Amino acid sequence: MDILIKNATIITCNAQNEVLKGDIFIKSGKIARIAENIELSIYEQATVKVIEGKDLIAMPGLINAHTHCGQTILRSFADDMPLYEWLFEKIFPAEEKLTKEMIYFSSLLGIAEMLKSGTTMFFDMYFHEDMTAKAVQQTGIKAVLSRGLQTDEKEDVRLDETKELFYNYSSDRIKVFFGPHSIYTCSYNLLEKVAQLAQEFKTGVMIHLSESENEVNECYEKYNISPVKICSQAGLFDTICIAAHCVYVDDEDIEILSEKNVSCVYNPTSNLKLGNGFAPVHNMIKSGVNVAIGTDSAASNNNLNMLEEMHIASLLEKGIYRLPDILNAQQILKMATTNAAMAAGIYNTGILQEGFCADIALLKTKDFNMLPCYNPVSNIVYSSNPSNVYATIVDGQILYMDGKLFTIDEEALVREIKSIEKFLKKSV
Ligand SMILES: CSC[C@H]1O[C@@H](n2cnc3c(O)ncnc32)[C@H](O)[C@@H]1O
Ligand SMILES: [Zn+2]
Repeated sequence: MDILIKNATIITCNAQNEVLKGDIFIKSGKIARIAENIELSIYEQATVKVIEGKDLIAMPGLINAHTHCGQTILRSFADDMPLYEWLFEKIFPAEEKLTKEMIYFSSLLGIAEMLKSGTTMFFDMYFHEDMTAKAVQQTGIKAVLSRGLQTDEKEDVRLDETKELFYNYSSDRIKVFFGPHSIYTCSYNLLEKVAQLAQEFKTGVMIHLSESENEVNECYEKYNISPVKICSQAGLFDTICIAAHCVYVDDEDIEILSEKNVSCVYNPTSNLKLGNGFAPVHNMIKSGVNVAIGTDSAASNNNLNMLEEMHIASLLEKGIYRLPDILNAQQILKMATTNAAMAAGIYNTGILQEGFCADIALLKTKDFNMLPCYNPVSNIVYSSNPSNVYATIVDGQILYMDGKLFTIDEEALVREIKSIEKFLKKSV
């Protein structure tokens, strides 16, 4: 269905950071026109859905540049411990119990939360990733998906699953990347193999990189160089590369990330919650590194709310550097939209511009926490929450509007999640 959004406040996130007041005409999934007082033909008046936008902000849909959607079922399963204890003693053992069906419903749960908080695309790394892909197809959200890769007896099985994911699910709305988990769970040979395969498949890679001090110290002990240099030497930076975290990176590492056009994903809440500290995002941006924002999983955040993540992302860096003017609201919003799209080599979304995909979040401006509004971008980054989201639109399809999801049976999903929770409480 084509849509005409009338009289909205339009945050474009374009190069000029334009904020307009006017109409957005969406035709066949694309932004056909942005102008004042768009008139519909008689035929269009009968077929186009009109949304009165005088009390709405239209902005590019948010892009969660790093998460593990299938892990949403482990929200609050393991908290208040450091990364390695969390991962090796709690999460990995629990994940052994997760079935394909559980990952499917867990993915639906994560997607439901993301749609309700204005997210239109997410970048993901997990296992049974075909189940996440199935949930993405069913719900209409967009995703860059990867099957997490590690070095063990199932290394080749995971690589084959990645290729199957690539052949079976690649589409306009789904891109498939290779997903080496990290340099501490992947051998150097596997990293090299993944770099070659990514080139062969003409796709990208995503990896957890320099997330913890442990990771970096162990890397120096094993290889005598940093995780960033290991990835560079293995060839991972010779294709599109999305590096999640980049917390413990030094100036030489940052120079390499910039020179090799590696995109970093800043996951402030996860980095703080797991006690890993904070990424030197301000320094990376100054050095020309493209930085996006991610929530990581609901098991290390514990939500998938990109509105909150933007707020924390900005305040943390301001506080750490004691520079209140860095990572300003407009910059943060671009990190959570167009920067993320570019990180994945996607250039037709992330900006509200004619010809771009109609991936749009509509936020209410008359809620108390959004009043008054001297600066709509500030209100989005520093004041908004998911209750302000009126609608989430992907490729011109309304997936969520006025409290209702159109592609997910919420009551059935809650029943399934409660049943899985009951099983896991007994068996893990
Ligand atoms: C092999 S699939 C992906 C794998 O990554 C795990 N994971 C989730 N969050 C993090 C994190 O912050 N650092 C490292 N690994 C993480 C997840 O549990 C899966 O096992
Ligand atoms: Zn992660």
